[in-house]
Amino acid sequence: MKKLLLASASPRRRELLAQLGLGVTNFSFDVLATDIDESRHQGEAAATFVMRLATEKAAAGLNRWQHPNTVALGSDTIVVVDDNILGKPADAEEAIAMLSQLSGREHQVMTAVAVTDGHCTESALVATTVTFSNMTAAQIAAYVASGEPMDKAGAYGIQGLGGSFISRINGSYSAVVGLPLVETRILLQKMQLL
Ligand SMILES: Cc1cn([C@H]2C[C@H](O)[C@@H](COP(=O)(O)OP(=O)(O)OP(=O)(O)O)O2)c(=O)[nH]c1=O
Repeated sequence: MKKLLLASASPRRRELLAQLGLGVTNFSFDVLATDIDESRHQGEAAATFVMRLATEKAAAGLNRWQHPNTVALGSDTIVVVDDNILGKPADAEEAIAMLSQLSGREHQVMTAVAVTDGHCTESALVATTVTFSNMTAAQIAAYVASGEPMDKAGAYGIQGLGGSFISRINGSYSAVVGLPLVETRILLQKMQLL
């Protein structure tokens, strides 16, 4: 029987994957964090970059896992604003700078998901437009002090305190949180896991 390996350290991705009901439908999944180089190649477009990272996470997970009949899933989320790509902030100062850039305007969240069994690799990219309301400097400082921004692309979590600053989204909520559920379901169906 095939096994699914979630190549991710993200608790959000684990919860989202559980929403596909894998346990209920015969297939449970295991989780293994990967540690790939997440730096961007010179001149690499945002969409290419996020797809490459998702694919590399899936491949690295499969490589480390070394169990037969496994399909590994990797995912990556970035925030794109103007021509900048925002990943996870390195420190509070960078989180403040990111939120100041996002305040009062639209940006894109790109999430890629990739699955591989070592022979066949399938992937999908989802772009969602997110609109932030205006945040005052005091609101940004208080939000950063909450700690929530630190492990999240663009320094916010739509599913947490950050959600109260988001006036609109156009696209996939689950993709913003870290794993697009519809696209993931389709990929798992292609790999005969669902
Ligand atoms: C925009 C946004 C991002 N995020 C998260 C999703 C991702 O976990 C994180 C972006 O970092 P990623 O590098 O995509 O993922 P990760 O390091 O958390 O986990 P792994 O590589 O092991 O799979 O930001 C939210 O939780 N909420 C949001 O609203």
